Amino acid sequence: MIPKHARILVVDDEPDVLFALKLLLKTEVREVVTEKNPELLLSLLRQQHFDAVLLDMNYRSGQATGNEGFYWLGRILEHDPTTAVILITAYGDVRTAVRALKAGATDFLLKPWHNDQLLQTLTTALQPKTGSKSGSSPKKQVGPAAAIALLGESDAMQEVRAIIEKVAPTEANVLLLGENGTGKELVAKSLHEQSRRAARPYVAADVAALSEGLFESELFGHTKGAFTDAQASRVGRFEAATGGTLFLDEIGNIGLPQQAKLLTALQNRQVVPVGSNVPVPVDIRLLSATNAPLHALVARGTFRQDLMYRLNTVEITLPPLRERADDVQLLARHFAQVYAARNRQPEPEFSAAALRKLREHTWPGNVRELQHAVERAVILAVGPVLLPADFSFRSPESAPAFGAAATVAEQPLPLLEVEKNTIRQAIERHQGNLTKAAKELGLTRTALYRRLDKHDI
Ligand SMILES: Nc1ncnc2c1ncn2[C@@H]1O[C@H](COP(=O)(O)OP(=O)(O)OP(=O)(O)O)[C@@H](O)[C@H]1O
Repeated sequence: MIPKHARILVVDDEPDVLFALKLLLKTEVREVVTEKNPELLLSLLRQQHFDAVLLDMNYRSGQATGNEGFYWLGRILEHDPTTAVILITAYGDVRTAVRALKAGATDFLLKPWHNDQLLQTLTTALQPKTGSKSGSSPKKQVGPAAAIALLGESDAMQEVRAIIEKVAPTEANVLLLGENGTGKELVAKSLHEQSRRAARPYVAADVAALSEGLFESELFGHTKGAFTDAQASRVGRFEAATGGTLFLDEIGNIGLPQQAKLLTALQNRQVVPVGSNVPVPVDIRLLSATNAPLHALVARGTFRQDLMYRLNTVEITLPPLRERADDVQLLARHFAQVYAARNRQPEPEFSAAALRKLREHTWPGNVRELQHAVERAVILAVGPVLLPADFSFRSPESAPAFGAAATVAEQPLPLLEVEKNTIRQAIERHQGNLTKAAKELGLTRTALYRRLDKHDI
């Protein structure tokens, strides 16, 4: 049975699909939220924790590449790698489904689905994970603001944690600086969790993604009829965060007009929704982040100094991963454990050479890049030990030293051909139904997925 307390988000552009899934699931779980616009997915995830997301792969009629689905899958897992994402894809599109599993989806459903099968898939996806060491299994978020632990034993990370501990209980605005993927958003969540506002909302907004027009209505809200598409009034992020924390990400990318509006709101501690002339008082603690060199932007005149002083009562700079190589091993093992548990695989070991390779890489994408590299390795690895060949990086200094083993594996041995044909025929016999094909072949679904990947079926 699906856990009764579960919260499910369904994203699909077909209203009929949304209606049918809502009808089916609303008696099974605590909450079902449906959304037809995938652009709103991240803001929904930031406002509320969802245990699982049912995600359609294609959003534009006539398009069946699934690329949009992959994009959104990546964004969901970036936001919280422990979210169970079940992709909904066109019947028979096995290739896309396998690619989706490799990209981190928990499972997939083929349209049209059988309700029993859908409920079973959700039940499995939401089962507590097993196979990881006790006490350190990946934590599901327990509320909208629950954060994944900020790991790292390097001096730099210990210092960051010490500042967080000191600053979190205060009302100070905090500006988080650092390259992409260094953990700024994770720090923002930790600050909120350790603050006196922890029981109140944590609301995040990626302000760089907001066009100039949207900026005001998104942050300050709007009244019904304020502009053509405003069919109902809407509360802005400031108001939604009342009593809690507002996290503004990519703050360095907003233009001067938006900066002026933000500064006015912060100075007056009130916002005026678009289309209204009645100010709404707001009580928020402001956290913001950027990977831009904000001080240099101020010096250049593209970022207002007075706004920066409002934002950076305390500044925390997250060091790039290449400057804390000591943390690489610890993080790699952590992610291996998380992804092994998610894929219901035993936790792999790392060979000494693989660890050396990870340590020597320069990690331009920082912890996020490491996380994805380990996830890929865990899914695609053939044995219980991760080898250097399981990690391939684009940068020349860490080009994979595959050597002979890979060459042998790539040769189409007759035995491999037999296996490939057998699998292909089983799938054809069952018209793309992998569960049935796996059963006939005497394999688990996961074992079948691995073989599909191995043979590029
Ligand atoms: N110290 C850490 N311990 C555990 N996980 C981490 C750590 N730092 C980052 N991560 C993970 O790496 C991923 C990227 O982190 P996060 O989104 O916080 O980075 P960011 O600096 O906000 O990135 P961006 O600037 O691109 O928005 C997340 O999945 C996060 O959970």
